[in-house]
Amino acid sequence: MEKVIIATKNPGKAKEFIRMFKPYGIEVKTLLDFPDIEDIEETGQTFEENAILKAETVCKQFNQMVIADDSGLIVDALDGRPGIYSARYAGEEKNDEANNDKVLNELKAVKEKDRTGRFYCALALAMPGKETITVNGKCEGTVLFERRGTNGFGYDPIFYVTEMKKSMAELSPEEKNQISHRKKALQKLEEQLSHLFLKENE
Ligand SMILES: O=c1nc[nH]c2c1ncn2[C@H]1C[C@H](O)[C@@H](COP(=O)(O)OP(=O)(O)OP(=O)(O)O)O1
Ligand SMILES: [Mg+2]
Repeated sequence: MEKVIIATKNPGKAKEFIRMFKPYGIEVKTLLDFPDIEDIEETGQTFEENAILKAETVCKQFNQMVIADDSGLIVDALDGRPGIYSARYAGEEKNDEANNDKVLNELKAVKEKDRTGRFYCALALAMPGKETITVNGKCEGTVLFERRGTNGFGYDPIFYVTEMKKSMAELSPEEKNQISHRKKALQKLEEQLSHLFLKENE
């Protein structure tokens, strides 16, 4: 694989993918490099369906290999919400601050032991003339009572990562990329496609 387009307009995701692909010497472009590409309506019922929708739409437009990421926060005490509606949980304008406030408010009366949840990431790889491949990754934790840390994006400040004993927003970009749902999904994709992911200097 020499180059890949990541079908995302989310600058936080874009940064993480660019960093994760560095060791492979694969050229990464995102939709932020192509501002004329129209928003793709996420009409699927699952993360996987939405990832496939985004990857295949952009693959057709560029006739090139495309990865799409559909991800979000699943909170057990909220019956899985915000889930696939994570980006627009507090309204159409996709405001991270308002989304975090809404989750914190809804969990106000919920005790620490019942605040479990996970980040979930579905990746779809669409290739011209080939079957689309999907993989997923999860990162387990709990929802904090208030924001902690300033790194990352989205729900990172309110999500405590059990494995790291820190909030996601307290992790450095390198640390987040070792344990995140996105990294775990990308690892699975790499396992399925090891012939396409050749690390430089190996
Ligand atoms: O690592 C993460 N750390 C914090 N929050 C995260 C993460 N990963 C996903 N999230 C949240 C952000 C957004 O509220 C939603 C993704 O929604 P999602 O539709 O997949 O992405 P998006 O609309 O922001 O950009 P795009 O569709 O162009 O890729 O979940
Ligand atoms: Mg989206």
